[in-house]
Amino acid sequence: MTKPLPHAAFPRTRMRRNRADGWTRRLVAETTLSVDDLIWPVFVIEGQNRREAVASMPGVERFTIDLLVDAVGEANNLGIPCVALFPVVGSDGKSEDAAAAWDPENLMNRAIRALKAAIPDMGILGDVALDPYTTHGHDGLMRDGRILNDETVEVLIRQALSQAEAGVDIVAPSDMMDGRIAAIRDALDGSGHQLARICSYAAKYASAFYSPFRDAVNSGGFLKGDKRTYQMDPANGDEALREVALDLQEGADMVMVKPGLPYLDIIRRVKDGFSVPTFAYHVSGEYAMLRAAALNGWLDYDKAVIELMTAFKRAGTDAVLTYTAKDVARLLRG
Ligand SMILES: NCc1[nH]cc(CCC(=O)O)c1CC(=O)O
Ligand SMILES: [Mg+2]
Repeated sequence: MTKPLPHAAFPRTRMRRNRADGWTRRLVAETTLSVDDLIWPVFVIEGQNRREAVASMPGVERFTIDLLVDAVGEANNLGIPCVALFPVVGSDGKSEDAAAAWDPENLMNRAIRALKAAIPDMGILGDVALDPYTTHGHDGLMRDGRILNDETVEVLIRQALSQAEAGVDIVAPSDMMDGRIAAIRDALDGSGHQLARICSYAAKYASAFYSPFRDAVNSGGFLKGDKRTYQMDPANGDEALREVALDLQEGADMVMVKPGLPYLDIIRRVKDGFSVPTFAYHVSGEYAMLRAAALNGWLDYDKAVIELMTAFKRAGTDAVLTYTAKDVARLLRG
């Protein structure tokens, strides 16, 4: 901190001078939000030429692959650099051993191939976790009511490799098992996928804000218990830094904090502590709150969403996964 200059206080100093006109406000703005800061999460369903609304996420739809290609094409035209794919898996794709997770022909891998063929310059981030594929809805394999760590990692490797084979650009393990980043990095490198990036959901909290997502992917009804034995306790901040440090040592190219808004302090600490690409996930429950208030006329969606995204940037986020991405991109175009 610099020392205040003599006589620099009011009335000589008037903070409002720089706010007096639009052009000065633009000159002194510290944070700039751009379309390059957005990742759009999308839900994929089986079938042809169908789209479904998600009741708890007004404005969000699930798409069959053919319509997804169109929707992602629009996002590409808007300048959004990357999409995050989440498959909606029916009961026939769920099992104790989550075997469908690494099936080269599963919905996820077919969607990756279709998108890469149609829109090669769009980045694709693939979620790596078992929750769409397990009968109990957990992100890992379960035995005697416990989520197994090392056995799950073996399966996550296969899932990540199947996505890389399909052409995914970024694999994003969202499962919170220990040691999975190193295991996946070694497997990718050992099979010719040295350029496949890993975005680690490094600090993922056991949050109440995921429930609309679990509706959207139809895993909520299946989930037994909660995820507190692997996802983080919202009370902890230092622990997030340890998680990030480990995932970086293990080879993560980017790290993610999730959810977003209640954890802006974590984003700031991660960015200051490690100076690495740091993403935030503005999750389904945060989106639902915003939409619900806007639909009631209680706040202005357009203004609120720009303020929120700017806050993410100010906190140190390099990119935000947000269901609002297309809206934000359009608003930024003016
Ligand atoms: N691997 C699970 C996963 N991947 C993305 C989300 C939530 C995303 C959102 O709420 O928008 C979750 C939820 C969970 O942990 O149950
Ligand atoms: Mg970890």
